[in-house]
Amino acid sequence: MSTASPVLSRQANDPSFPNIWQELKWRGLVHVSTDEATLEEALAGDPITYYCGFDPTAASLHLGHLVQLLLLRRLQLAGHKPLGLVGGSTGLIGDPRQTSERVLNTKEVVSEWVESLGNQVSNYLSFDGDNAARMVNNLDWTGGLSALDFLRDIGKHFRVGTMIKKEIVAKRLNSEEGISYTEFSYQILQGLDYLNLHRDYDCVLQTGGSDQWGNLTSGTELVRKVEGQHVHAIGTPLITNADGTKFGKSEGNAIWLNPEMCSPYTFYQFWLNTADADVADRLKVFTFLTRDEIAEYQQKVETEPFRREAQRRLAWEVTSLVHGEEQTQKVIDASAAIFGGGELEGIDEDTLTAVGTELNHVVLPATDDHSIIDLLVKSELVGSKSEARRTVKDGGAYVNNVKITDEAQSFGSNQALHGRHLLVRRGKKNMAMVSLESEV
Ligand SMILES: N[C@@H](Cc1ccc(O)cc1)C(=O)O
Repeated sequence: MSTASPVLSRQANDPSFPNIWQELKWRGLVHVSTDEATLEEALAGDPITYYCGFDPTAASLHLGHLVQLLLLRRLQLAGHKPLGLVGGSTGLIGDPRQTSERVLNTKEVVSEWVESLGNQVSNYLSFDGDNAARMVNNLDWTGGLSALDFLRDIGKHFRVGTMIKKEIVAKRLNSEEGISYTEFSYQILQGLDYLNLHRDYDCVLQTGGSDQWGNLTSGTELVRKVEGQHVHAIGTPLITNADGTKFGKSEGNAIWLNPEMCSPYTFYQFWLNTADADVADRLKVFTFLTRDEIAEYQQKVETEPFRREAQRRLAWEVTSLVHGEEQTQKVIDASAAIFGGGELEGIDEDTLTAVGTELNHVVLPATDDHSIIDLLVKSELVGSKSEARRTVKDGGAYVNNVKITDEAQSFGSNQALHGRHLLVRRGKKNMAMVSLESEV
């Protein structure tokens, strides 16, 4: 994974807004918050310290987290001081989900993920200057806390009546499965984080998804009770598609930020496929383009939607924020070559595999005697051998973008890209990927 921070090349907030709060509201990033007037005043004034936490529940963060990562950076660009928290302790407990109790991961796995997530979060922040970011791990203040101290010193501040009213807890209590004491306690831990960060860093704002509202207010209430201070929280909206389908998944898979878990090609395609009805909203939330620039793209969606300029800009921006500009350009060049009949030799295997998942993809034994006729038939580009022969004769058969005119020509690993992949094409548009089984 690249160590450069592509996000840091994006400069400053949109100067057309009087302050960052107004910009966040315009971007649609505020679904719910603590008292708006004092929050706006705090954000428009001297630098404040704020935080957002990420739990190690997988080896990588995904698109839902990207909203938070970019929000951290937006507030830092406005001059405020970010704390990126990784949940070394909360990841061991598990934030209750709507559906069911979590299966706990081992401590070893959680600590590995703490490290990988910490690296990912760091990529979105600047560690230089007066408002340099800092990374924290909540295991540092909860790891040594005894059960008795926890119950005596922290538990006393929480009313069970309030705790069971939090939306997700209430839902789970009413479900057949119910909720364990472990997950029920989660909100106390997150509340305790806010209290600690308030004490140690004068942290006065926590951000998170709106599904986190119960946990966010658990912290603001604790700080009010214990320290007598009024601190803030912002809950960002759940991102939804205009047609009601789920955002952030491609064929049922989460779009991960780690390129080993979701190739930059798939990532780029995901954004390119954004519906016209959604594209302006996505530009607001996931890019640093200004209000004027987004208005122009909005206009283009209305007047010349077939050009998909807004989608292409969106895909370029978000992919370069996450994977860097160089990688993004590679992906664009690779698709141009693949779909435009160009040279395929230089394309990396991850990209080819990702392209394969979008095409009809067949796996054949790793022998050297696959005839062009077989390739066309087995990849279902033609319906019969005679149709395959006709295709070759008419000059409509291609392997790796090279026209094949000899119907007796056969293919194997020597002709395959990376020794494994044959891109088979019929005519201009119909493509399939044939991969040879890897030899074991
Ligand atoms: N509960 C948050 C993660 C988190 C953990 C600890 C915190 O202090 C803050 C946030 C989530 O699941 O997304």
